[in-house]
Amino acid sequence: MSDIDTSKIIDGKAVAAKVEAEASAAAQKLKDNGIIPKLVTVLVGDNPASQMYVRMKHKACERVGIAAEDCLPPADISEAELLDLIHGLNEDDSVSSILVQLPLPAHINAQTIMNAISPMKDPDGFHPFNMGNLMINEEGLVPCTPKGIIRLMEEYNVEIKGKNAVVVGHSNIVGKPMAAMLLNRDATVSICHVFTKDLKLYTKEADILVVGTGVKHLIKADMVKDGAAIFDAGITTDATGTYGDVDFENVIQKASLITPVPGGVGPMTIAILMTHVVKCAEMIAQK
Ligand SMILES: NC(=O)C1=CN([C@@H]2O[C@H](COP(=O)(O)OP(=O)(O)OC[C@H]3O[C@@H](n4cnc5c(N)ncnc54)[C@H](OP(=O)(O)O)[C@@H]3O)[C@@H](O)[C@H]2O)C=CC1
Ligand SMILES: Nc1nc(=O)c2c([nH]1)NC[C@@H]1CN(c3ccc(C(=O)N[C@@H](CCC(=O)O)C(=O)O)cc3)C=[N+]21
Repeated sequence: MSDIDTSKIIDGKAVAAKVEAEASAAAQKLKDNGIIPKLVTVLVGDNPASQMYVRMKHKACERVGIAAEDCLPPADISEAELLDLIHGLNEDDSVSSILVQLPLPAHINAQTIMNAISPMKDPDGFHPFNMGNLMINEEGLVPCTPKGIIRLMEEYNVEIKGKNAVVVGHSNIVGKPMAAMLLNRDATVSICHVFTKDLKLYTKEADILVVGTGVKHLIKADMVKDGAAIFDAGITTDATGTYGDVDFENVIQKASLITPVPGGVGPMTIAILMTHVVKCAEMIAQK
């Protein structure tokens, strides 16, 4: 580890703390006007990883000064019952934001559930209305992980306009909205995925490389361009530790900037979520 240039490592925790402080100030303004921002998390079943993530979100609410409530339906709740629960939360004026933790059990169609959340109470930005606005460069409530990555780029003065940006992974929550945000900022964007024939051909050309696949150490040093800025959303936890999609120790030698895992993109996702809960409460207040 001694030959690692730590000045290249993006401090996601520090930027997340700054974003949370901004959310906290905005939440305080609302509270001064008698409006209490409140996030309701819906966690179906008892998946331990999901429980951990939801706990992290509740702790962030506490730090920021946002009310948080847990809704814990059992794993065998039917899709219709879950829809009823969401409709109830949509109607409840004390609830500013609804977050249904993913993944959902196989018998429930996740997109059907996302579509049921009021777009004004959608801090994840997964509703088609919010996704559609992102596509036409009207970024309102947008997915938190890619927005957090954009904020990191801003904080570390990574120029986007005119750059070659490569996004690996095209999920609705990471890769696809990431590509749209980079395109909105005038990068030349390539999107790679499991059927990309020669991944290295693309990643080698990337001035900005964003990876979100869940494949441990998919990106090796010989796949990246000298001086690239690299953002790793992937998280794999196994018996030996927590890893990103990027072979960090080797890739950092070539990168100009790189996010670590943990401590990079992850904390930003939660910090941006906090700003979105406040934004939802502001929108409801203006209604
Ligand atoms: N840091 C954070 O805040 C967050 C982290 N995550 C993490 O990010 C990772 C991705 O999550 P998510 O987007 O939900 O996952 P999905 O499984 O929905 O998507 C993974 C994407 O990666 C692509 N992919 C898989 N294997 C390869 C490969 N060998 N080469 C190229 N592309 C590949 C898939 O392509 P295809 O669809 O064609 O198979 C798919 O587009 C996970 O590790 C997850 O834990 C997720 C959300 C937030
Ligand atoms: N409706 C919904 N919205 C989500 O935003 C959502 C979801 N479902 N399902 C699961 C994924 C995953 N996700 C993460 C959030 C924070 C960290 C995070 O803070 N990670 C820390 C700790 C990592 C660790 O130690 O395991 C870090 O990277 O430093 C990671 C992953 C949000 N997701």
